[in-house]
Amino acid sequence: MNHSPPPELFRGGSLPLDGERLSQNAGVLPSQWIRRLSAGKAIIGRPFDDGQIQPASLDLRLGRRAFKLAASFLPGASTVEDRIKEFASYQIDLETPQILSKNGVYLIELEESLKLPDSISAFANPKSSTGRLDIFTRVVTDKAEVFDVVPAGYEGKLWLEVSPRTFEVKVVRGSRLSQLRFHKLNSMHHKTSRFRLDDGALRRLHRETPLTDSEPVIRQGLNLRLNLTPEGKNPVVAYEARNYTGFIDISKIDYYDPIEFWKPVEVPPRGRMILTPGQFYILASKERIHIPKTHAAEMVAVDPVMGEFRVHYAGFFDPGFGSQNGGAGSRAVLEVRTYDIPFYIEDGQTIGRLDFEEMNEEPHQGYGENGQSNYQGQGLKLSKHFKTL
Ligand SMILES: Nc1ccn([C@H]2C[C@H](O)[C@@H](COP(=O)(O)OP(=O)(O)OP(=O)(O)O)O2)c(=O)n1
Repeated sequence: MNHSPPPELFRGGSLPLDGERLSQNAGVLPSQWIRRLSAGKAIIGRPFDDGQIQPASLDLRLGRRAFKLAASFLPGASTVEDRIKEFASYQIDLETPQILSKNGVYLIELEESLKLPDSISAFANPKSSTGRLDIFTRVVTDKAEVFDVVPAGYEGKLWLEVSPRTFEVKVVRGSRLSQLRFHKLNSMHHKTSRFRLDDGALRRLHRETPLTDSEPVIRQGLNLRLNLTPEGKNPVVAYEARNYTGFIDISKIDYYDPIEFWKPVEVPPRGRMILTPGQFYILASKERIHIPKTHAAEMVAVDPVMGEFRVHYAGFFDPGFGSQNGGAGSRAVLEVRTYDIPFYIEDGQTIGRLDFEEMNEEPHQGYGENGQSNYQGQGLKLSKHFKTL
């Protein structure tokens, strides 16, 4: 691995890298800047694979070593490697494909490591396909006190905690389960600042470029409502995961028969259905969403006081998502479960919200512009591993 010093230009954020300037604008870095971070050795590892750089994020690849743990942990004052020596039950070599068992907790080294400039932080989240398979993942850094946040200036390895919750999954070195997005900070920001657009700015953005196909509910972000109304002639409005199935090989796309893994749920009477505690559901938002290329968004759970059912995976929405046919919008997929007690959900009920962030610069290609996206224009859509019904 090459640990050459970071390009000095990043320190004050003003000197040139590869003959260009890192814009003073704070915001999420687009694909072209992720390439430059790699060229400047701020991202270290094997050369990128095809499609690894997305419009505003980098897919992280599993490395060779995986460790089975009895339980999750945060490293606190230690490096992850040191804690593994204490906690790991056994080691697995991902040079050959391996099946991760349901409810097992694994810590896997990632192929990418970082040497971030002081003006750039990063945030991780599971890829959308990972969330749709109910695979719980979180990025862990050395000395971390929280998951998924990489402070500005971080130098070191990245690890991924992985726990498949519904299906066993087959992975191998190079499998991509999570993604990282980079933020350019300015002098006002703390090392781990997040900067979501406030509601006024979001309303202005919607007036300029519609974010939804209907009047948006903007309250601490763009609220998303649940859809239990059929689309066209298809009466299926949700999928409930089956409990006892075969494994999913995550390298297989458009391969598995959905019926073997999911129970389709047809339009319920009076537009309401009951969620069974502990079961995993895929639903869709009522709104069709459009993310302008100037912005990115993240789905977060609505206020915890709303109750105990919630969208389960914080999903990242790329710039350009839903922009097909002049911005017609795509539904968001909602991964939902309830804990402890059965819960009624109703058509139109608020279930999550999208926080918007400005891009530091527009990506050269927005989501789906290379013709390779799996979820552009989607309705209710299982992960890309399943055949479309
Ligand atoms: N709960 C969510 C989270 C995300 N998305 C959408 C918005 C994203 O822009 C798109 C793709 O997200 P990822 O890049 O995380 O997905 P994958 O990498 O799994 O798919 P692809 O291969 O299409 O990039 O999915 C969604 O509909 N519902």
